[in-house]
Amino acid sequence: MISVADAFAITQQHLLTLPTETVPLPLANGRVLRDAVRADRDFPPFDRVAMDGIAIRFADYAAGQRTFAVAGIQRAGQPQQTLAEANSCLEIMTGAMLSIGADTIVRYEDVNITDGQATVTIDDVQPGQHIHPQATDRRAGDELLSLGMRLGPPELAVAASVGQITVHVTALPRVALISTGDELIDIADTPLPYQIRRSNTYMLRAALGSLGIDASLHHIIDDEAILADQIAGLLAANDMLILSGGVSAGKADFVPAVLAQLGVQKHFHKIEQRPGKPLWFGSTPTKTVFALPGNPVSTVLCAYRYVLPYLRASLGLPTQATRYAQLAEQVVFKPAITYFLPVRLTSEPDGRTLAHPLPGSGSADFANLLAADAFMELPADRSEFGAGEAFQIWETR
Ligand SMILES: Nc1nc2c(c(=O)[nH]1)N[C@H]1C(S)=C(S)[C@@H](COP(=O)(O)OP(=O)(O)OC[C@H]3O[C@@H](n4cnc5c(N)ncnc54)[C@H](O)[C@@H]3O)O[C@H]1N2
Ligand code: MOO
Ligand SMILES: [Mg+2]
Repeated sequence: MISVADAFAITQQHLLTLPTETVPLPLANGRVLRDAVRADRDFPPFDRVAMDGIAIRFADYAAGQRTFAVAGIQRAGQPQQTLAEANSCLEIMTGAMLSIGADTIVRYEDVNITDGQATVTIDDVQPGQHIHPQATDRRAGDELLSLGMRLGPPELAVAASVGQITVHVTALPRVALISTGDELIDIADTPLPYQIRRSNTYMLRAALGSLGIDASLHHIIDDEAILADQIAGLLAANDMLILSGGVSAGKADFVPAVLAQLGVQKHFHKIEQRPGKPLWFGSTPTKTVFALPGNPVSTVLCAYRYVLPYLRASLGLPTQATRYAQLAEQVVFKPAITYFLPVRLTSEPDGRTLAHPLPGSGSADFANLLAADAFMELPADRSEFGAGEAFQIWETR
């Protein structure tokens, strides 16, 4: 058996190599950028009026002028106008290009307009007020979005503003999720007394969905020949297989033997951890297989602790910031293995995040996870963990 840290490191040494693809911008949410995006113009591209009102020359105001003849109206989306005469103004709208000759905006709230004359009613007008000067935010040619960034709402807005009709992103892997087990039936069926409905692959599909991956669902019975035949087909058609069940010590646990028979090289089987001890990980030169223990809490833990970080790294995303929380109460766990404790998180007024233990009744108690927000990783070399001590957490929401 190997440690959690070693197992994690081994998975990260066998990342998928995923090609780049071009996708239309509206379909790029959540995808990972493979080409930097630069500003085609300054941000903002012109001296942008920031308030609806009148545009004046500050020198006129400074000289005591308070009433200005309204020479016209300039709305956003109209070409730039010129403030031709001294002591005149233009009505001007938010988003318009500042008129030539004007340098200051006075809001409508601070002006009375009657009979084509605008009278400023305040005494604290500042030179250049309510103007968002050209290039204050970014300059033409600046790198706005960098390689490896995940495209979310703000990134898509920036990409749209520079005319990026399509973007180059990491292609998503083809992933097959495979439940195994004679006791498992389809969710639409009614179980006999010794049967249960399969649930693990639905959890996995949702977890992978958080990375935009649209994984396919499969089920195979506990028959060595049928497993070999169907896994071979799925291996050929996908970049990655995630199996659930059949990896422990039982008479129907054929998965490791079948994967070996199909030429998938094993990198490890079994980790010093609870839950999820029998996790199996292997690869071929171009494909990856995670065979997760069938107990549902083990499946969830292995997904969040190993599979999702593996996929994030394969997609080219930066490593997620490590998150910590403080134990709300003392926990004792004697075995010399890493204990992943389900916890509910609360955010305290003093800024701390507290982790409230939800041990549940073991690795088959998946209903317990309904109340949990994370697993807390309690290190293998200790057996008592005090209230207030901080440990790493792996969030499941
Ligand atoms: N003698 C030993 N027995 C077991 C050991 C061991 O070391 N020695 N390890 C235990 C641990 S730890 C785990 S975890 C489980 C792992 O079992 P398998 O990966 O072989 O999974 P199965 O035997 O197929 O099923 C276990 C359990 O999980 C349920 N299951 C499986 N798939 C699904 C699914 N898709 N949806 C819902 N539930 C599922 C299945 O019905 C079983 O109850 O082995 C221990 N045993
Ligand atoms: O991994 Mo098993 O979940 O320790 O029961
Ligand atoms: Mg088993």
